[in-house]
Amino acid sequence: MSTTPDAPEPRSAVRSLLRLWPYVRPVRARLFTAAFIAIVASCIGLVIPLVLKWMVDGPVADRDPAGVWLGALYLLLLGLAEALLFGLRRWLVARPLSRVEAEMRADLYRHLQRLPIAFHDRWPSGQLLSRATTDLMLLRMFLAFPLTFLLVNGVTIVVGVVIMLVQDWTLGLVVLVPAVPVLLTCVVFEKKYSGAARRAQDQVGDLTTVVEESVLGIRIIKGFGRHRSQARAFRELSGKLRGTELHKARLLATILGVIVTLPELAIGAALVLGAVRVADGSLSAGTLVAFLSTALALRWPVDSIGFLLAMSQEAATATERYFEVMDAEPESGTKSGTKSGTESGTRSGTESGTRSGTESRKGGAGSGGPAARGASADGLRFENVSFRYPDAPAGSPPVLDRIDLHIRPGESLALVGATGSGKTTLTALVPRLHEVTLGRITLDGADITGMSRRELRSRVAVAFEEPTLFSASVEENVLMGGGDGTEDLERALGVAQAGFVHALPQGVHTQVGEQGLSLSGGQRQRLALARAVVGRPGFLVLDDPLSALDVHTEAAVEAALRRVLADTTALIVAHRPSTVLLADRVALLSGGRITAVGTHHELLRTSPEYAHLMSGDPAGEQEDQR
Ligand SMILES: Nc1ncnc2c1ncn2[C@@H]1O[C@H](COP(=O)(O)OP(=O)(O)OP(=O)(O)O)[C@@H](O)[C@H]1O
Repeated sequence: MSTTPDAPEPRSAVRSLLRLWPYVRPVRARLFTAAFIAIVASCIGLVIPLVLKWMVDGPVADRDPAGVWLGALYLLLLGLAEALLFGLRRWLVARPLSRVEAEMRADLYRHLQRLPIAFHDRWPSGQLLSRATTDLMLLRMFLAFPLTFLLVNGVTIVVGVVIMLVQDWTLGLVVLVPAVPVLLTCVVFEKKYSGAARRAQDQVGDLTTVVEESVLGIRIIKGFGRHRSQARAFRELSGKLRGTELHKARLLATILGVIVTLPELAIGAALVLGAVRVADGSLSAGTLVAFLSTALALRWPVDSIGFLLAMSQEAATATERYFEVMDAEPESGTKSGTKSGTESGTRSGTESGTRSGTESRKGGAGSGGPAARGASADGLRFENVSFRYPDAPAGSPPVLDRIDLHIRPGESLALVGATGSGKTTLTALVPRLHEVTLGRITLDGADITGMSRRELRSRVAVAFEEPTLFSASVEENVLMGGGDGTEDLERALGVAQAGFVHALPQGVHTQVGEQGLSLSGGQRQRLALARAVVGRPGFLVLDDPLSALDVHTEAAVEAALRRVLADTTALIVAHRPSTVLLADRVALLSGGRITAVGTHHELLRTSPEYAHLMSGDPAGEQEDQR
């Protein structure tokens, strides 16, 4: 079973390949020149039999050594010209085609970055990797070779057949007899091979996914001794791929058998017939030599049709696979209007309390802080927000159901709920990693769907429980969150209690991430937190950011975070009382709804579910609530 989602209806190979035109257009002059040069080179090859005919019927028959030497010189010059022209063709196409491949890869990468999280949730990474590597390599090979040579060989065959018919039309017709069965075989082959090529390329993607998962999950595999089951999964997939490749090889062998055998038989028949006519004196020996040399010169153009068609079919499949990703809708930018079921300005029914208290402790805010926002400050609002994952089964209840929540400017609100209650989903809606299904979210009164992604993401910083670091230096990883220099970097490292980086071999310039120094879970989490706070964001979304820290480090981070949170409107997913205490208020998420809002102590008193969750009593966990 293929794991390629969104596979469209298959289309003809030519229609698929025509989609490459925008990429090929800029290099079309070189490609056409190269094809023209190859046609000239190939036709020069067809002049050689004519020189042979002249030699056999002239200098050889007249026993004229000087004429034979002259003929040999002509042959040498023709051979040299043919070789030089083919070399020139290759030189002409090499550079532009590697540029086409690089541009297609860059476009794919750019597009992948812009595709919504929902797309990445659905597509296995191996399918994307194989499109960016194997498929693009197949396309470059197609543009360099089959595209030109299907044309060159076609022209060469036509010119060669005309030359043979002119030499002797009866022998020419004998050689032409296999044309019809060969053409029919090509049509049948194309149909069958296209299905096999698609299967094989999808299976390469599946195999890439398994290899990638095995490498990323090597600790789990080793820790649980799952080598065998993982190896079995790998063997099964590679066995399937092998089966498909063998099927392709059988199809190719069949077409090659037909394409090679029938013309050879026809040439043999023409040879016998020609020899009889030379003996009769009705045909010159030179004509027979020229005829057979031309027929033999056409062997390669005819024999190559099979694998040129196969490579073209693989390229058509690669094009389809490439555009399946490129056709996926990127994240929408701004929207006019909202999907809201609420009216703008609707206020939450669950919001409670007044602004005093939280606003009183706002100090010198950063660029996006409440002080900078002045009178328009309204904080973060969820208005009647519902959300359902796009791939959720039909009829299943939404993960979030009519959420109304107001986090006032400079306020920090902790979001508490049982495992799977939708906390991460709720936080992901703020930076628009997912789009709300209904309702709207506003920052300082402005609907987030009306902002550009760039603006939204410059105002909202996020840190997730699973801290991802990139293969780059500590400094680069942290400054990815904004900020512009050593001062911001040091401040952020201070807030996140990440002073340990100064003890690394090259300090903040030490490479970390997948290809760098391995850091502990807590160290990674602190760098991710530094990244979230470095740009002094106006809005901060933290998804259980302290879960991997020991109690002492957690207390130190919390003390520093408290200073940051004084300037920031924050939504913090929390599982532990210590994290909850960072916040001014707490909201309880249960059954997809906000069921209670208040201070930690208020909720401890009034909400048994909250009290259970905070007590660490497993009975309080309402796993899989819905
Ligand atoms: N990409 C997805 N597609 C479909 N359903 C999803 C997806 N991600 C999460 N869910 C479902 O949405 C629900 C809420 O998940 P979410 O991760 O938001 O919970 P959570 O409260 O953050 O849990 P935890 O405390 O364990 O991190 C779960 O039932 C989960 O199975």
